[in-house]
Amino acid sequence: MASISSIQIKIGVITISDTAYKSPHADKSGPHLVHLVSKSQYFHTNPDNIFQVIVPDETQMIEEQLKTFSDAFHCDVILTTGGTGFTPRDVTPEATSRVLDRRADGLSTALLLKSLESTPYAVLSRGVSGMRGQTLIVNLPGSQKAVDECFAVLEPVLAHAVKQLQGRIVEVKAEHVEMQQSAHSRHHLHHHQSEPQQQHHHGHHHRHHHGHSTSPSQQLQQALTKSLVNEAQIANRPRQSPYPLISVDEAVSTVLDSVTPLPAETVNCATASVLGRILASDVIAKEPLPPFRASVKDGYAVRARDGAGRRRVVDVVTAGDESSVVLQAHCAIRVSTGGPVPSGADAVVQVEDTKLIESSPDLTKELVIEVLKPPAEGQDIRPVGSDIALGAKVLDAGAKIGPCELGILASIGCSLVPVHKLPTVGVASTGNELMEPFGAGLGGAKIRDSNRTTLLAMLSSHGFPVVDLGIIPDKADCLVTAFEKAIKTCQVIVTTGGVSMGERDLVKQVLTADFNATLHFAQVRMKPGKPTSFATLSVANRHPVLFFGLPGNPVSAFVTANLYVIPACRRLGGWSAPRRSVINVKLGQEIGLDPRPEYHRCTLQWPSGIDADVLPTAWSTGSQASSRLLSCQSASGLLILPARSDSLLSLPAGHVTQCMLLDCP
Ligand SMILES: Nc1nc2c(c(=O)[nH]1)N[C@H]1C(S)=C(S)[C@@H](COP(=O)(O)OP(=O)(O)OC[C@H]3O[C@@H](n4cnc5c(N)ncnc54)[C@H](O)[C@@H]3O)O[C@H]1N2
Ligand code: MOO
Ligand SMILES: [Mg+2]
Repeated sequence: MASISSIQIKIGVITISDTAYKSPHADKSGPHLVHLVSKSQYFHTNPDNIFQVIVPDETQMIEEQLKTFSDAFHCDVILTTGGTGFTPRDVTPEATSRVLDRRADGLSTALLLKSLESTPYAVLSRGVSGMRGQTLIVNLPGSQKAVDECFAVLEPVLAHAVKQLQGRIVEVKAEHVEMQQSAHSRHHLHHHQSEPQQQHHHGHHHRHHHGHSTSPSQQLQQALTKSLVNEAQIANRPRQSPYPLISVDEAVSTVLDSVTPLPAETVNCATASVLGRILASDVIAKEPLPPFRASVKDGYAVRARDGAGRRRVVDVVTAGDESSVVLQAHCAIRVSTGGPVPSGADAVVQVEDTKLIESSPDLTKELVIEVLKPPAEGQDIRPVGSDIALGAKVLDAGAKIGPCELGILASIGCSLVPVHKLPTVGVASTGNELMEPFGAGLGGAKIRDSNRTTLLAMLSSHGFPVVDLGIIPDKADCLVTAFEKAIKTCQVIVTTGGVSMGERDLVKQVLTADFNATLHFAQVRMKPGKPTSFATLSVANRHPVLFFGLPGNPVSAFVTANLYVIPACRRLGGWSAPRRSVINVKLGQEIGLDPRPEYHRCTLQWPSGIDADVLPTAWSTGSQASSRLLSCQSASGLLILPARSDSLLSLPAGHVTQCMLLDCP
């Protein structure tokens, strides 16, 4: 049977053993598990998505490692090997139980039953299984043989379990059906695969066999980088924000001033990736258009100097044809719009300005026509290069490639163009309270992470490649680890949450203390979005990495992404005027003002008549609480409202004010 799932699984393998921790080469089961995982025919694991470490039989360290793989690395599955027996040091099941949200005892029972087939001592294995967030954790025994047997039981169900955990309902349902249908063949495969000799090795490379080459402390180091931030000393935090409160204009200018366009790359005009890109240099026509003298009308090619009067029709050229006949005096050649004008002719007379004098008896040929009006020289002929001259500049550097620009490039056969590279934008949500949005039900003080979904969609819809950086716990080490990884692939990193005055708001501290980033601002006079933070990180031989720490409130994240992130990404992509468009609108209703200048979500009613002086009318989307994402639903603009003052508490209906447009550039 072929692979039943194309799912990519991210796996953490933890060897739990005092012995292996002291002498990594003694660890056989960990590397063996990595090998089994990487060659699975049931699911795919990119070598970069297999993480392996060794920890000693210490409850605390086991717990920390499980949390790291689950919460910071977002592993789909964590497999542990070792520490499940009866000796006093065997604490794997206890440590695991402490991090699990939900148990999956069926899995451990199945493993036990399988192991019992080989040895009655299997009954002494105490391994547990269950879920932490969206990570499945399974304890396997320590011996390589037991690992083999247990993995054979797990392997066929892992992909399915992961999909259920991720809430991928449609795929899960389809697989239930497929599983029932193919139960027999899978049973066969599983026996086949459980043989210890790996004859079926597919030559996949897998990394993270750290056990052989690196020390255990280095392995732990790779799992989680320690932050320099002293997050425990909460009493030490400032009680007032130490950052100056700047205006939105100043903040936008600061962002744009610190960004220069990315270098150019050549893209193929035949691919969709060219649309919306900004040309990095002028485009010069290497072909003229039209490439031949083309007729503008359906009619007859003639010599103008023959004047009005009768002409013998000597040939015919329709579009796409060529005539080898050179037009002689008092002759005509029938031509079509867009077809070449034969040599010897210097004018085209449209069919409406002629009269048929004589045709062949079967009507298949026109023999003689009469030109009713004397033609002018050059009449209804598009000279070579009259639309686009050879060597002319057709598009300027800085032009955005839209449908017509692409058509212009097509019309001159320009297949490769230099455009500014696009920034890859990584989006992470920070917060211990966050759960994956589309997964299992809520519990405790958890909420679903909506910001990541909104921002990834927004950035993609603006044409930027995005990387989902997942949910990062409010823990300095986790932030450091996640940012280190993100910096490798992203030019822009956007986080939400953790930028205000809370004791777990650590984003700015991590950026400055651990990355030595330049924090340009961390407070803006605006509602929503006051704690918006912007930093740049210098990276050797690369464009600086931009870091936007957006506030966690969903509306604040949406508004500030529109104000700061989109323009910054556009400038990186080569836009010369990257700001969102602002127009005047008329308020449809009275709107109360906030103590801070407000970006008030509104719908716009566009004038339908022909009166050019009428402005669009703006209507509030209702309660503007920063947590109420419904206020952004159907919003096509942000009213830019002044701060409330004693003399100005609200703006009346009919008042003209500025509005930043959200659904156009
Ligand atoms: N003492 C002060 N407290 C707060 C201030 C202040 O000036 N002094 N500012 C307030 C303002 S304004 C905002 S905005 C928020 C911003 O807070 P953070 O950026 O630190 O964000 P969090 O505290 O992590 O979360 C705030 C809020 O948003 C919810 N949230 C967070 N992430 C998500 C997500 N991915 N999806 C959905 N909802 C999310 C979170 O649960 C909180 O309710 O701070 C005020 N406090
Ligand atoms: O600025 Mo916060 O964004 O009001 O809610
Ligand atoms: Mg906060």
